Amino acid sequence: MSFPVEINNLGFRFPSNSSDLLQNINLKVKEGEVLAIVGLSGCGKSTLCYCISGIIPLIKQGVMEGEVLINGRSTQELSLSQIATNLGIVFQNPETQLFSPTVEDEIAFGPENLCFARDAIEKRVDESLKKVGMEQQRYKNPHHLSGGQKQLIALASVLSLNPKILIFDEAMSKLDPDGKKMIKDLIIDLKNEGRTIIMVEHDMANLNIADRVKLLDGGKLTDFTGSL
Ligand SMILES: Nc1ncnc2c1ncn2[C@@H]1O[C@H](COP(=O)(O)OP(=O)(O)OP(=O)(O)O)[C@@H](O)[C@H]1O
Repeated sequence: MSFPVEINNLGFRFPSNSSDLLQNINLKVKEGEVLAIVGLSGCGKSTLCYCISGIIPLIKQGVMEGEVLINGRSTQELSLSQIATNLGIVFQNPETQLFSPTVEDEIAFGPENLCFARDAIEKRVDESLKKVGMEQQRYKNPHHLSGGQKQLIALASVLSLNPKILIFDEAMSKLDPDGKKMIKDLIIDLKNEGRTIIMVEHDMANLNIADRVKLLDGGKLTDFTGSL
């Protein structure tokens, strides 16, 4: 049986570091599962997200051991655009993924890059903006929006590619309580559509939507027992 996400004996070390940040990590995430990852600041949660999404080793350098399989295929044999049609990641800091002059252009960028037809792009932009409640911001410059709105636009730009796997790296951190509730409801909707969600969270109040919670500590991934 192939899993949407499967990690086998993953280890990782940044070139400038002498010790491994991630050590012998094994994980299988099922279709339609919401898996949360918790851990203290700096323990390597974002780095693990980079490994799952192929950013490591395709963009960020380091010594990687083991393998990450997306729908049964190793990230090392896929291109980033092949990964992007299956897996979307919303980064902790939305600034790093916003670069277009308008919100509309930002959300259209992914489908445009994959050469979708104009009307299909338009439909994806409409639907994605609606899902995150940002229709009013369509013609604004994303860089002029609040931190929470930027997170929502970054999420909409990921949703526009309709990925079956989504990674949320503390993607609710800049949102107000209403925004957090909207994203939690959206994650539940995405799960009910059969999508696989991996969410890195520091806010314990957001863990109630997870089917399973894992703790990253000392480079290892273990079952979370309720305290950090
Ligand atoms: N390019 C890099 N080169 C060397 N060390 C790095 C690099 N990027 C991150 N690190 C270090 O790796 C460690 C893990 O970083 P990472 O961002 O993955 O942790 P995190 O658990 O997501 O932290 P937080 O909860 O604060 O976001 C940190 O000590 C960080 O300083």
